[in-house]
Amino acid sequence: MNAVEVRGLSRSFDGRDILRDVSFTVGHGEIFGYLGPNGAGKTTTIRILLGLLAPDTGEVRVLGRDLAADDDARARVGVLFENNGLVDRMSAAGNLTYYAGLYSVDDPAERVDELLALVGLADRRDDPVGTFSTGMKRKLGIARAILHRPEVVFLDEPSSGLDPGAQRMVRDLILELSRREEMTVFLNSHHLDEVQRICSTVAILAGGRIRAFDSVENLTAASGRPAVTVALAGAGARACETVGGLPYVTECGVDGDRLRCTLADPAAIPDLIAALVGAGFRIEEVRRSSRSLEEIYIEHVGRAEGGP
Ligand SMILES: Nc1ncnc2c1ncn2[C@@H]1O[C@H](COP(=O)(O)OP(=O)(O)OP(=O)(O)O)[C@@H](O)[C@H]1O
Repeated sequence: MNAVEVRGLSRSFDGRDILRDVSFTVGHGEIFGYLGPNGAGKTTTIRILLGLLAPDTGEVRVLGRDLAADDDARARVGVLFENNGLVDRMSAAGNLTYYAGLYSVDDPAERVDELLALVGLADRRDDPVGTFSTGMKRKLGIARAILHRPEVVFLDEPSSGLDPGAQRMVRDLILELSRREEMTVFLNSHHLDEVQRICSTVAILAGGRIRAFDSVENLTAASGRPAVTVALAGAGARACETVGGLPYVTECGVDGDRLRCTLADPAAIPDLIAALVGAGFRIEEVRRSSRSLEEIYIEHVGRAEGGP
């Protein structure tokens, strides 16, 4: 059984189809990245999974259950929406203790202390949340979402509005949670770099449909289209003229002193280097490169914008 299952899900608002026959699964213990442009329907999908919104057609399951109809299963799930769900005038510890009561956490005092330490806010435990930075509130929001030790946690844009340092803290925290608490993490995010670093699997939603659903490793693998980046000493403007016509070079581009080639065969890298050296180019560095998740995302979203 998967932690999350979405089958043939469709939902429209005011006659506009937002989700059209969306299907994907998330395995237990995975960190799953749900990607898509603004308004694609990511939050809508989470709301349907949580049982807060009914689908038009299709079926969703979390931990094998329909959360709309199952209070026990709902207690095994955590959620962080963008507003963090915190009360500004209460302290960090006060907020967590309040929610620990709501969730009937067995060991509230210990759990609150443990989580404040985990998110690095133990020394600010008695300060009102209203005095916290955006990043501190987000970390406390994550602590709130996982207080009751959920098996699956939904994090809707956990890094939005955070500076790079705070984004990194949140990223490390998610990895730590997944490792320490063995939680399945469902992450809605626009931060493709973050997703590439921490997610095992992703789905790309655009134009109402799932455009890609695979492991990050498979999606970004260089094996399908092996690519190489060559740093040249001096300008590389003519490099494409030299190697662009070679039979094993399928694509070629130059940006300043960087030459990037996609090859038909990874074994052709030494031939490419020999061709460049033979033509008088001096090479500083050669790196095999896989495609970034951003490139793949742009490709799929661009294609989706071209048609349904
Ligand atoms: N209750 C609602 N009534 C009408 N339209 C809605 C409702 N909820 C969502 N929508 C519309 O559905 C679309 C998808 O919204 P959703 O919030 O799911 O997108 P998203 O992918 O999470 O976007 P973002 O990345 O900007 O947060 C939007 O056009 C939104 O206006």
